[in-house]
Amino acid sequence: MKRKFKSPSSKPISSNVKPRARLAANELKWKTVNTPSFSGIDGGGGMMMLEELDDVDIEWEEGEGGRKVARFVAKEGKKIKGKGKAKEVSPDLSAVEEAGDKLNDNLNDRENGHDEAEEDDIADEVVEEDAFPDFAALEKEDIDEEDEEIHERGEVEAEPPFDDALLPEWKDIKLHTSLKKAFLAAGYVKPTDIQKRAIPSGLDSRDVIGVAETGSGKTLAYSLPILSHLLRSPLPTNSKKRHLSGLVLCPTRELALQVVDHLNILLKHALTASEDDGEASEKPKTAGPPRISLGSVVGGLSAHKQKRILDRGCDILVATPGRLWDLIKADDELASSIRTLRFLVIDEADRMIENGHFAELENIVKLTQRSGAASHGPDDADPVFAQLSTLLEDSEARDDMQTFVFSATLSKDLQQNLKRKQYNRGKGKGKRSSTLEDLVDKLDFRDPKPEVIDLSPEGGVVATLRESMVECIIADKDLYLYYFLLRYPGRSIVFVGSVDGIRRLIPLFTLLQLPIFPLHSQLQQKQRLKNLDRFKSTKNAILIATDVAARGLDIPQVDHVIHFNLPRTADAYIHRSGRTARAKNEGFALQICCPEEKNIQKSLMKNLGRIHEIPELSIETDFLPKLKERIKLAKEIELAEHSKSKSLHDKNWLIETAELMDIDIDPDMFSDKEEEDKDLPFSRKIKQKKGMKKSIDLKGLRNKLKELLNEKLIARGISAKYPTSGSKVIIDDLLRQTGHATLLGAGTKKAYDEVQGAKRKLGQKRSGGIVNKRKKVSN
Ligand SMILES: Nc1ncnc2c1ncn2[C@@H]1O[C@H](COP(=O)(O)OP(=O)(O)OP(=O)(O)O)[C@@H](O)[C@H]1O
Repeated sequence: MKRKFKSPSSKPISSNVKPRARLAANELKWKTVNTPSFSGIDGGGGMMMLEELDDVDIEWEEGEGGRKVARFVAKEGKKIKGKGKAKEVSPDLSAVEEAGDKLNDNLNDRENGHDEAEEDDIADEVVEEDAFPDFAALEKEDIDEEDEEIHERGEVEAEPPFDDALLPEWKDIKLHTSLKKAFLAAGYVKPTDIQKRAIPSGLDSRDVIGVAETGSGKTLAYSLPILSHLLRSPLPTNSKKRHLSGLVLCPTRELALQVVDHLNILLKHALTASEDDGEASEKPKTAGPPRISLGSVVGGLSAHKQKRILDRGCDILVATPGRLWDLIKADDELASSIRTLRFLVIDEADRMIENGHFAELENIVKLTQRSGAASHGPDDADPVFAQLSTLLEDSEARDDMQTFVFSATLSKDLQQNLKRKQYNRGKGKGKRSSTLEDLVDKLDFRDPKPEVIDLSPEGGVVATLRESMVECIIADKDLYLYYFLLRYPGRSIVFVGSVDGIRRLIPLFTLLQLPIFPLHSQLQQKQRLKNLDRFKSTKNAILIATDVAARGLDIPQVDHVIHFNLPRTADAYIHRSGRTARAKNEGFALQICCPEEKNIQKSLMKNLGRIHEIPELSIETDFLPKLKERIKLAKEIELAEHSKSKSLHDKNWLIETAELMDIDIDPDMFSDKEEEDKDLPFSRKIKQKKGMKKSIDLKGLRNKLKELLNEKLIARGISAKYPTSGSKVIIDDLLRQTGHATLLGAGTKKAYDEVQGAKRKLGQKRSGGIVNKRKKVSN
């Protein structure tokens, strides 16, 4: 729970102003703020709701040592409603004082122009220290009198009426009607194929293993039966902590936070009273504790906050295995609630259960296993579970737990590492068990025959995806990537094989003035989320990522996925490519393939069961020399900047070391004026001069690049000066603004439309007509 102060007044109390009566934070009437969802950083940090205050001011008082201390006071002429009357509070206000301090710092920071991220951090910390009542501790008085009736706790709420004629395609799926109302609002007019098959089984208490193409709505396929079950369960009581009903395990932090966001949005629609219900629209049906509460537990964000959410209790927890297991080890109560789950979901299951991929997942899953089951359950002799032995004696896993296992890929063949020689030599063939066998081995399905729904598409990728490739030598990959990004503006995700690769490309493309954002595991989590948000909100943005972004991320309107380095497994290719062409939309995937990757590409296509070769993208080669010039210059600048910052770093290191060792350094060593050494031989003097010139030229290089970037890029046969002449007349395009925005004379077809129908059987010889990109582009 996060509290938001409404228009805080930061004016200090002057000595001649009579202090107003102070109010205790816990006594105030906090109001829930309705927000569409909690996305990004705060949502991930574990914020469950926002609250605000009316008619309350903050006054600042000087505390000990000149510290500013915040006090809540009633606004002039206002009486504070609610259980708390205006009163003098006890001197022990440390939590509020701390919050006040930080709020004060926050205001100062804003004035000093600190950036958004810092404000986020500070806002988080204000919450961190405040002692808020938890849901369990809410008392009757906290609920509006008029809402009291619908908040009768412990009772099953009647389902609101719903006219099935509005959503005939959902008619046969017996979900709670509030959810159907939400589908109307979200525009989900019909269930997707996987939803049509999986939801009824889920509602029917079955275990489900679901495989369906990327972007086909698997999140709702596994979530809706859980939400429906919870909505049909008795309303949460005020007196007891919520019992954890569902656990969703995801492989990446971003995916876990996205699932929480997705469900929160749906619940907001589901639990908002509509005009038909005879209540004002947009008003949540219930005040007080949320009808269903979701929590997230992921690495890289405050474990302390996540622990507080768990202590408060939630209905569904979405987590990454590493952080969850860390918390379980230190919290018997949490371990016990995992042991008695009603629903366990494993999203992206093939990657999650892969041997050695998530050791923590196995431990978590073990807690949900029944002792008598084939898979046995946790053994208190096992050192991993030894410390939980009392818990293991006292509690037994439920017999009615349902397990849902979902992914877009569920085949061992697709996971085969195409680079490892052992597979190429055929070693281990036939010995590997199937993913399904692994699942049955590791999970204690209560259902003797879990429902297996396999809707994976032919060739692995969705029908609305078009694929293409560019073949070039490794040194020209940057050039073709640059060409593609300029030629086909749109939102693009570029997948790179290593973090080092991303670190190399980011400065290059930043110098080339493209809106590019990195995403990889070595970035701080808050930075990862921030970059993702920027990518989502920037036009024609580029996300350059490792496979941490390959699975599950549902970013609207991603036009292109570019495999800058080919992935090592076919499943990675499917998941990466699946970030575009989602929910039946069009999408385009490009492979930039060098000769060294050709074998991998062949195996990749073979493992995907392809019979046709991927068509080559035709390149308008006229533009390449100019683009190459820009790249060359940008690389030079990058190199010069790198060596400059390295020498600065070395100097700093030398100063710090000298200080530590109490040694004096000759100041000439740090002189920027690289004076000519009179004793040097002539040839060395020339070299030294060249070096000096290089460092002075950095500014010149930057200016030169600026000039190049401002220069128009013009196709051959076009005259920018005389647009009505030349072999290609562009005057009409210029007048109607129909031409390409940056490449004068280039076509304006989308990448998706470029590769229509260009199919050739795998293994067939290439005939003329297509530019041979393998040829090195001349300098
Ligand atoms: N019935 C529906 N009608 C229309 N859109 C839907 C429906 N169900 C889900 N969606 C939308 O489809 C998009 C993809 O859904 P989701 O992320 O669940 O796909 P997925 O199958 O889990 O993909 P991936 O395999 O990549 O993880 C989401 O934006 C979601 O809002």
